[in-house]
Amino acid sequence: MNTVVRLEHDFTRIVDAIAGPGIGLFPDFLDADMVAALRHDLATLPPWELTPAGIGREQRQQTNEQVRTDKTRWLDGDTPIQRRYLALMADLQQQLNRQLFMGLKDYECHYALYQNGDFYKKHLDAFRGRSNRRLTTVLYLNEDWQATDGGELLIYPQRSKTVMHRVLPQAGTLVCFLSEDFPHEVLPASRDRLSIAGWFRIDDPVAPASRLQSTPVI
Ligand SMILES: O=C(O)CCC(=O)C(=O)O
Ligand SMILES: [Fe+2]
Repeated sequence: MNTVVRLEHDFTRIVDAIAGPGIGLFPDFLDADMVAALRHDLATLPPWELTPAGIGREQRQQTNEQVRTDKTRWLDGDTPIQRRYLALMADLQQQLNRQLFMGLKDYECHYALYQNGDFYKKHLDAFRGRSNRRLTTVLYLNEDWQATDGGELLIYPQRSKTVMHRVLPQAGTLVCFLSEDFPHEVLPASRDRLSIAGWFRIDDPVAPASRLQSTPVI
């Protein structure tokens, strides 16, 4: 008799990072096959489905080319690999809720394409009490990314101009941070830069982040 064993992704390091500094960088979070399938899924989208990204409040989005110039497309689970990625993030959501009581209700994410010279100026993904975005994830899909290609994600502490992390958008790397706490920006690249940016959301946008607890569930 065949027994189907479902290998659980190990989210321990992510849970510990969010409970601790509130941010973590995870090279090789995703295996090469899955990254390649996601990259192919994005690369084969009809070009008109990638549209100039919005800024501002979730509901009243505007485009502003002075702030960001990338193009995006929401993942809606219309291909098997999108469903696999969304299922993985649903597992992560469950772990974060079980262990940190974060009260995350759902996850939304989009493919993003930054072409030669595209950028996203320094910003926060959420403002305290004004957004239900609680936790940001960014997964990179770029093979053989070199430092000379540019396109780094720069992450800053809240009240400082000193760069805290400088992340190359290499295939399989995941970045995860509390959306209200870390200003960040995307520098221009000299080649296409592909990623999936996503946000775990809570129901109640006025719930204080201090509700976060780090008591593990036994
Ligand atoms: O692609 C990245 O490195 C970050 C993207 C980002 O900051 C965003 O979409 O809000
Ligand atoms: Fe962002």
